[in-house]
Amino acid sequence: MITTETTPSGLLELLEHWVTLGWLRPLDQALTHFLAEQVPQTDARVLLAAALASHQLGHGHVCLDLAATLAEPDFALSLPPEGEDGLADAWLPSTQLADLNLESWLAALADSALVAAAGEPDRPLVLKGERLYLRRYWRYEQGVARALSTRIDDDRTVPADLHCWLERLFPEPLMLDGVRQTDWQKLACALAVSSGFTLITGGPGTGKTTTVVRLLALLQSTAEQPLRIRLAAPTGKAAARLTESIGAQVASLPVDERVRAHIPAEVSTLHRLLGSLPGSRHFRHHAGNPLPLDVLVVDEASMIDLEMMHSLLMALPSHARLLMLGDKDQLASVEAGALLGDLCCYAEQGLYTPERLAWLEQVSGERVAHPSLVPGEPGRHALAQRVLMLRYSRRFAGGSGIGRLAEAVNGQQPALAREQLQRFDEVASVRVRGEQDRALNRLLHQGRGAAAGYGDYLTQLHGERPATGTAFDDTAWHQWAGRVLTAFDRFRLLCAVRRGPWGVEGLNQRIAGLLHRRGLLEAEEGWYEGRPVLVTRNDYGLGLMNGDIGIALRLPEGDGRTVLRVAFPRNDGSDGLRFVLPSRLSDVETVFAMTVHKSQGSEFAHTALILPHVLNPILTKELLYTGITRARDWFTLLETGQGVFEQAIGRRVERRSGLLETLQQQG
Ligand SMILES: Nc1ncnc2c1ncn2[C@@H]1O[C@H](COP(=O)(O)OP(=O)(O)OP(=O)(O)O)[C@@H](O)[C@H]1O
Repeated sequence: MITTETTPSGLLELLEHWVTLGWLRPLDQALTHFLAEQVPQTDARVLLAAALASHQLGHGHVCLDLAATLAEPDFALSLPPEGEDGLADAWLPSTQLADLNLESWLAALADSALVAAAGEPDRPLVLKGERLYLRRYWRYEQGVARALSTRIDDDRTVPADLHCWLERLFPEPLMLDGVRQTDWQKLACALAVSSGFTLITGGPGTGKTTTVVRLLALLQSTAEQPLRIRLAAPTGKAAARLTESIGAQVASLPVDERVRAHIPAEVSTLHRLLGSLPGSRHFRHHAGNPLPLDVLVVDEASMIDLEMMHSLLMALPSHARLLMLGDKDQLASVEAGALLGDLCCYAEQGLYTPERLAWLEQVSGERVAHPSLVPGEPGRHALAQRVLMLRYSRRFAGGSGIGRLAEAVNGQQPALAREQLQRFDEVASVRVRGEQDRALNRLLHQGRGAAAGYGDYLTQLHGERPATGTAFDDTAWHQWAGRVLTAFDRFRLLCAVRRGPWGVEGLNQRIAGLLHRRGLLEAEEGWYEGRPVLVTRNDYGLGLMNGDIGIALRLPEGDGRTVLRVAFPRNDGSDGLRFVLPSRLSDVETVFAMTVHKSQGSEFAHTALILPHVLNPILTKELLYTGITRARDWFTLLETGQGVFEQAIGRRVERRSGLLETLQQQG
């Protein structure tokens, strides 16, 4: 047990044990060793806090909340999922930290030469109130708060005829059952015109893209010179999806051809926009070499972590407008930070000041009304004046089961969610009994009803292959490969976890085996035709990004032989493909099943989500919501254990960060 008497070497021994148990990362241990060497005889409680603060980053927390750690010590490490036996009680943080109290822990930290109080000169750790940071993350949080706070204050002059523009761009009043509804899109557009920084949040199909395209048309039409507009998203997949929907929207804009031509159709990844430098965490664009643009739109902002946001804000010229779009209820980024969630924490309540409300109503002709709205105060709620939540989904309009299910899960209503699963045809729950369950195998192969399974893309692959003898440069091969890739996106199995019988790894093996046994795949291991693969690390040489998905296909060589090549969409808005030899791909994995985390930014006609048989810390309502909203037309819940779905709905992701507090202090 850690006490005031514990020596640094005693603490390091404990860490060693935690690493052996797999509860702490070797990375966290190494950092603590380094600090112990820097300042010998450091209080063991300081070293403990450093190890835990480093470990929190792996859980997405920007800092260690000392009070929260003492309240629930076992959350501070990566303990095995509930239900797994053999936890060594004596080593549990709840036992080891039992003698610590907050005051003495804080005092030890405040006394340490390793720890700076906020604002003090460089030391490896920073203590702010009850939060301990590794300096780098402290710097990111401060930098982001400072940059945002300047942008939040950036009022823009609106065109004198803004009202007319809004009327023209949003001509149809939003009616539901014959009753006129508040058009939040129109309001979002007005809000965004009046500010250098705007955040538009909303669930699937609430019209985020449509709003932004119309806003860009307005900005471009009323600008003295054509604006340099850039569009970006965190992943290649998300960028490709936005490219597709922007293209369709721009074509239907009621504006001059000249204006339309100045709205970009291409969406790049944030890494590409900032100019990644291979082998480095730095970018070509930064404060000293800002991005050459006037307006930046960033979609799928829930996936942006603190470090990326910092890089982005540093590289953004001060005159540029920043527009961020995303769904605040989705899972946060894999890396530390929960930016969108933090910045949108009052989006439901609005917190608009009376002046803001009056202006919005006057300029838009809309009545800003919703039961969840709460009035805000000038000065105190500056951020809220830049945030707008779209509240009506056109995708899930009226009676859509997917929309209703997602709503019940998001609202943490397990009984209602279960009811929706039973009530609507487009959603379903299937009980899975064992790894070779027939219903599961049938679903994976054939889908359910009109909803596709993996048989679909394999039918396309085998049934529509161009005739033998067709030359490789014939467009028929490209078109066929494109259709196979599209068909593959009609169905996807999502998992909550990587390991265990219901994790990505085991399921990928079993699905390949199943499809092989059914004669649809030529092999179940190694490289085989039809193998879908996910890129797990950016490869700038090949132009492939982490998250890109390709399929191995047998294609002709010049001499009449065939060779396997992996077809990847170009993800640049063109229908183009690139073909890569498997031997050139080092960081890829089979992707019949993928984690919900990896699926963010993607959408599949039929999405199935398989839950593990026991509750796991990763299972939260955010994970379920993100999984469900990946489905466009059908959703199937695969349940391997009883009650896990309901329990997961009851749990939320909580991410520790001081961003809002810092922002408020700077505001
Ligand atoms: N004001 C509008 N009038 C008519 N149709 C609209 C309007 N706004 C959005 N739509 C339609 O609703 C659908 C969803 O809109 P959009 O793609 O803009 O939403 P989104 O929030 O960006 O969706 P996603 O969650 O997929 O990113 C599209 O088919 C779009 O054409």
